[in-house]
Amino acid sequence: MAQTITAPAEVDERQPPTELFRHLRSTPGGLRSREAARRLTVYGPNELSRRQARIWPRQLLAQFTQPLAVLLMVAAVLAWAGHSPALAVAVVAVILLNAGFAFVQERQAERAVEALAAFLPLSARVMRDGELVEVPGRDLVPGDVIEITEGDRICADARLIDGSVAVDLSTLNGESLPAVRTADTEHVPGPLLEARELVFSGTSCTAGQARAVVTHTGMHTEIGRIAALSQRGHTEASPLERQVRRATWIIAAVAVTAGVAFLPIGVLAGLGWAAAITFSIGLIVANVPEGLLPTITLALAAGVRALARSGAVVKRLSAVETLGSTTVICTDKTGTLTENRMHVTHLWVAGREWAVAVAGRDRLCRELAVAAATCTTARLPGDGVSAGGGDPTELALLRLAAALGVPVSGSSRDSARTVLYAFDPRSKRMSTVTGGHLHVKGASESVLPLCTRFLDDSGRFSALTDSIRDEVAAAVDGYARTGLRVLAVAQRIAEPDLLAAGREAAEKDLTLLGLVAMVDPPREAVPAAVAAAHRAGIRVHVITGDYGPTAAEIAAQVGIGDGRRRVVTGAELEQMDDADLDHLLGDGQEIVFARSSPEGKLRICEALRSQGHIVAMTGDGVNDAPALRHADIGVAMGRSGTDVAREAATMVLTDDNFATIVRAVEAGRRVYDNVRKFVLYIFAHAVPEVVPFLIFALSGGAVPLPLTVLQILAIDLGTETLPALALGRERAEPGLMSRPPRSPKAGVIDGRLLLRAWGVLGVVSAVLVTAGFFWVLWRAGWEPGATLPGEVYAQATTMTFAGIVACQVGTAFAARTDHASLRSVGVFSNRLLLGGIAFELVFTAAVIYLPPLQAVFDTAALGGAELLFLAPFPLLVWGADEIFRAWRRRRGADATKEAPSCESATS
Ligand SMILES: Nc1ncnc2c1ncn2[C@@H]1O[C@H](COP(=O)(O)OP(=O)(O)OP(=O)(O)O)[C@@H](O)[C@H]1O
Repeated sequence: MAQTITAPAEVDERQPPTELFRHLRSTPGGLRSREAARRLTVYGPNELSRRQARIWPRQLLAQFTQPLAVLLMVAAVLAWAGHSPALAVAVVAVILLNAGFAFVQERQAERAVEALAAFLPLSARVMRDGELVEVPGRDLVPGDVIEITEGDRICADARLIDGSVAVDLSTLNGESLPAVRTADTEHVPGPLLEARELVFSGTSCTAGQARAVVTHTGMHTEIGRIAALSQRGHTEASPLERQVRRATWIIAAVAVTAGVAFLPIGVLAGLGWAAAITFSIGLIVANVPEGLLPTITLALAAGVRALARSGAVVKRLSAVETLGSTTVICTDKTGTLTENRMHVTHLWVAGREWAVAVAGRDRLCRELAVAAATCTTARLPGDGVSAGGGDPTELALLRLAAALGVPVSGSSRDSARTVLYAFDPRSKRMSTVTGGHLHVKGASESVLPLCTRFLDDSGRFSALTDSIRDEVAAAVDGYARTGLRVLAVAQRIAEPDLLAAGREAAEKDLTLLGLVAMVDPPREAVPAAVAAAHRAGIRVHVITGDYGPTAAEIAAQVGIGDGRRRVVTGAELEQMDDADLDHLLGDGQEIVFARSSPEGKLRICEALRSQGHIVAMTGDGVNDAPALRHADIGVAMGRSGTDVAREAATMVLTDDNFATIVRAVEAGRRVYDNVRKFVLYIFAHAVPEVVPFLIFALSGGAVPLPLTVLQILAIDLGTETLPALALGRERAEPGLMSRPPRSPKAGVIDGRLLLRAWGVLGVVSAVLVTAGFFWVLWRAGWEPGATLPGEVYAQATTMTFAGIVACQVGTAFAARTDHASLRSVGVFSNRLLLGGIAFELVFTAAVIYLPPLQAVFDTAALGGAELLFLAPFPLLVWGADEIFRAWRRRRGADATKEAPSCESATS
């Protein structure tokens, strides 16, 4: 009966909980699933709708108002006015095709970024049928009772019904300091956003735990009203795109200048004004690289999609290229280098060590296990939450208790608990009060100083003397040196007045119950990934909350630190001033920062960036958000991380695996390389297109124009496009990850690229093309200045046209590799390119041999001799480029030999 439920927009969220529940027809135990499903159909999914459909016509229209499109329109009008209707039509075709092409590419790029949202679904813990279950955020309905804990992104507007949380409201009010929201608050009139009992969709919980009843979902939420998220998916231009845009403008300016300069030269050389205008327009249209920018955007989008498939979701296109120039990876340990699947191997109680398999026999071990498992919030699978969930350290403790025959059930633990002091990443401990006892568990350096007594082997509480303290510390170090993670567990009687004095007062005078040592093995793929990062000239620092010796052992096991164990603790880092830190990070060593704090993480990140490094930094907690935002690439964990970290990060690893970061760096390098490949390809043909005009102009008209305007357009529009696109999909070159990182300051279009495009590929092509043209003239007995029969002229220009196409085929193969030889990547390994070239050849054959097209393009059929003349062109172009690159590689190798310091810097 949908009509009986108050429409969400009408609910007054500020009424007391009992009335709110009545209005929403819900209870503190939540909704039944069937009712929730019914409400979902009534209210619709809890998401913000975007008015996409209306956007695309505007996007398409925008393609025609781009400055380059306007330039081409002016050219079309001039051509029409200059009585060259064929050219005008061709230019309009260029404009239409380009706009359509750019539009499709932009949409695809946008869709790639939007599709990423599907990889990062928000979920919520909600009471359904009396059980706490995890559901996708879009399935929340008004009346649902949700649980909110530290690190959660809140996905509906709700009123707290118990507990209290700190929330970051910056998405709604721009205020960066978290605000406290609590269930038991009297109604105080004031602005909605400041109501102390309400939480809002789009904000995030930075501390605490609470339950709340959902009042509004989807577009009825505050954020839905503000529609702040409608701007999501907005992508800013990447540095690469900015560079290419700049280059496009420079080239367009050169093309226009060349076109305009041709006008008087053409007239002086004997062309009529109309013909001269036609040619200068042709020159401009041919050389304005209007398709370059959308093609690059598409290459980045393809990179984003490939990354998502391999487990790394990036949120901005520009991240792909930044990844490629990463020089330092700062990784945490637990869950990134290791599997985050912990299990307890040893217990230490009253000076005795127990293997878990036999510890169940001992009463003190059982007590230790129960205390540790009581001080948790996680749940094992099947314990109220079907899939289980929570911190893997805590799951290990719950499994330990079960293994020792003293299982702790999540629901009775939670209902008996009166106080929860959540795990604090600074103090590195957590406490709970249950049944009059305060249980504390955490890092041994954090818990031990709070202990005054310990549980001795007779089960009595004895004074914790210095010698016992030393014994405990030695046990901790012993475990840590083998890579085990150690927790100390302690307890005390929790008197009510003590609790009233707050956490600090409560957590003292503790009795140490013992130590729990757990193993968390390194992930299998990590050592190889670390080695790959090293080969790629990337340094890896570990920044972990864990204990130094444990972290150092794990780092050594995966190959970080090159056999040396350089450990800097959080306390040592705090003592260092900025100069010391710069010195430490500047000497090329890999370092394990142990017991690090979120502030420490941020400081390390800043120091590295100020040294010019491009830093990829991992993090998973709420407190990691500033460091993640500050790093060049903030990397959050998709599985174990908090929503807040995922929100702050640029890249989210869906598999939480360090190896994925290195794969992402590789993908970034590959995309950047491929962009250079098609820029090289597109630039190279400018020389053989322009040189024939120069010959005509410089000869004062004695040599006829070797290429017609429509033939140029046929090259730029018909033959060039598909191979260029295929180059954007080229596989990684061998050695891609053996090169040092590229300097972030290096431009994508640099002198080396221009030398290769224009100086080698372009010049060789121009020489061959011109030779073909003169060869046809020479065979027809032509002499400079003589008038040519139309047929011979048509065949000569066709030869130039076909020559440029043949050289383009060679250029496409040459452009496939930059550092390696073509043989090493496999001559025929890029199927798309082969397809593109096949299309290019069929199109060219049609233009040359089909009479209707001959009429349009002024071409004439080429005979066997001409084709034979053209046949070696691709090989000559490609061969010249291979020789040039081999020479450069040799020179590069000699240079490296002369400068051994460069070698060691990258090794
Ligand atoms: N749930 C917990 N309760 C109590 N103490 C914990 C808990 N989880 C971790 N600790 C203690 O705090 C220390 C730091 O934990 P933290 O989660 O900050 O880092 P980590 O998970 O070990 O490492 P990383 O930063 O590499 O992910 C641990 O070494 C452990 O001693």
